[in-house]
Amino acid sequence: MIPPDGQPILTAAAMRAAEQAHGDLSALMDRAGRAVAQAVARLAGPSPVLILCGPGNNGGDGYVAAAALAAAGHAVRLAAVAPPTTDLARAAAARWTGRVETLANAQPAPVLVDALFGTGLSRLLGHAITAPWHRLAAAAQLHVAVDLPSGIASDDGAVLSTPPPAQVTLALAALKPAHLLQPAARYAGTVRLLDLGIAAPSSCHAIAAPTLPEPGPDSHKFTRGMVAVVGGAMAGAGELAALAAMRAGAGYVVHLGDGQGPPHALVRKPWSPAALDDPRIGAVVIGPGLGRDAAAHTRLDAALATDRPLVIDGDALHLLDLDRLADRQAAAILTPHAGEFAALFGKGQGSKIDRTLAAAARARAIVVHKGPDTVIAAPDGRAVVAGDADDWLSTAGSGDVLAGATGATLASGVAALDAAAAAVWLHGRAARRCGRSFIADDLAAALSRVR
Ligand SMILES: NC(=O)C1=CN([C@@H]2O[C@H](COP(=O)(O)OP(=O)(O)OC[C@H]3O[C@@H](n4cnc5c(N)ncnc54)[C@H](O)[C@@H]3O)[C@@H](O)[C@H]2O)[C@@H](O)CC1
Ligand SMILES: Nc1ncnc2c1ncn2[C@@H]1O[C@H](COP(=O)(O)OP(=O)(O)O)[C@@H](O)[C@H]1O
Ligand SMILES: [K+]
Repeated sequence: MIPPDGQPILTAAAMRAAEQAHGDLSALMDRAGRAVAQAVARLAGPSPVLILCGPGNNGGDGYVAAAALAAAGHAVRLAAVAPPTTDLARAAAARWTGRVETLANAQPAPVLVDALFGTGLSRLLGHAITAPWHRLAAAAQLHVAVDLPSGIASDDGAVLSTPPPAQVTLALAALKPAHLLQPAARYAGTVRLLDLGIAAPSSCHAIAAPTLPEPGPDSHKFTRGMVAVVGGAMAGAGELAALAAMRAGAGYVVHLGDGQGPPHALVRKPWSPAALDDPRIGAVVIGPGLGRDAAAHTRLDAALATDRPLVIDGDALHLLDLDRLADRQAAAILTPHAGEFAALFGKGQGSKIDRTLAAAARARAIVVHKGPDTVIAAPDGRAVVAGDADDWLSTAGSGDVLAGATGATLASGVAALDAAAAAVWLHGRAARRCGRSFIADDLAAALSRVR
């Protein structure tokens, strides 16, 4: 059971192609079912197990798992919604020599395994399936989903039929977008990958702990990375970003705008376009608290005119002309939440991953599409997905903190996509350290401990 960090994410079609390329599908189902049985046995201990099987290959995995558990002496029962409809699933079902119960009449067990539908779900589940399944799940102590919680769309994370939440989802061979994207991901519980020994190539991966430069004996404040935060109408937001940049590891942070008070380590200068010409600046952060008036326009113009790497957030995203980015050589990272994303790029098509990739290609910049799931995409087609966010991050200023942290990672000299992903990771971890009902100031402070 492998944690999802850094693992490839495949659409249903890409997963099928990977299976076909592997060749022996029946051996693959055998490996999948046995791996599920092993994982369930570890999770269940001696508790009796009830496996629910669907008509396709997800159900096939369920039959193999049931047979393997029974062979190992584990108390296991099986209920099916319909007879198997694929050759693979029929062969798998033939290996289960026990009774096949109907879903409607099945009695609960402490451990319930959902092998109803996986990547092949194509429509709503009928009441004849959902009603008994919810009844059995409510009576179970542990609910484990095979590959995906049934009822959700693998590629975009849409919920077609609301499943009873699983505590654990065992992803087969690779992660699927729905393991990380909302609204589906909330039904998956803890996601663990089962390695089936097949190559699962993808340009899209789950987020992982970053490797960031550490200071050494030759370091000084400017080698650590210098960040300039452009202030604006709401000084507090810019200051929060500046604080986050310091806490995320920048060696020198300057806030260009009004404002005073602690922290004393923050260098404060009045706004002037010339201040951005300092060649030591590794990243300019613009947007938090910028405002949307003429002065804000002027400041964004000046930032876009520099040759410095940029983090563009908040109000600056509302003022931004995307075509201005095309002429720039230095990296740019855009950090829109859902509303800012829609205003900049429109509704778009496909999953949040597809839409963010299209936006990155359009902007020729890294796009960090924030929310309870965050997709980070590059114009070259690579993407990183952070699921499992702490919902307490839904607090004013948490986006300002992310923008500042992104400034620090970008100024540290790592490549822009890695810098963006590193900041999202630090931000997410910092939130976990803060407990409940934290405020953005706490979040910024916690970045030091995570870093
Ligand atoms: N990824 C891998 O490497 C492997 C995948 N396998 C399994 O294969 C699964 C995919 O199998 P399938 O493509 O057969 O798809 P599923 O088993 O997910 O479901 C497809 C079947 O369900 C029916 N169906 C779809 N939606 C329905 C609905 N709303 N109500 C009633 N019936 C519905 C379809 O007509 C079809 O018969 C994966 O999720 C995984 O569990 C494993 O067997 C082998 C290894
Ligand atoms: N459940 C959630 N709802 C809203 N934001 C969330 C949630 N979980 C995590 N987040 C994160 O919180 C941050 C909110 O950013 P943003 O909306 O820009 O806030 P602000 O503008 O107040 O600074 C983003 O990094 C987002 O990914
Ligand atoms: K399932």
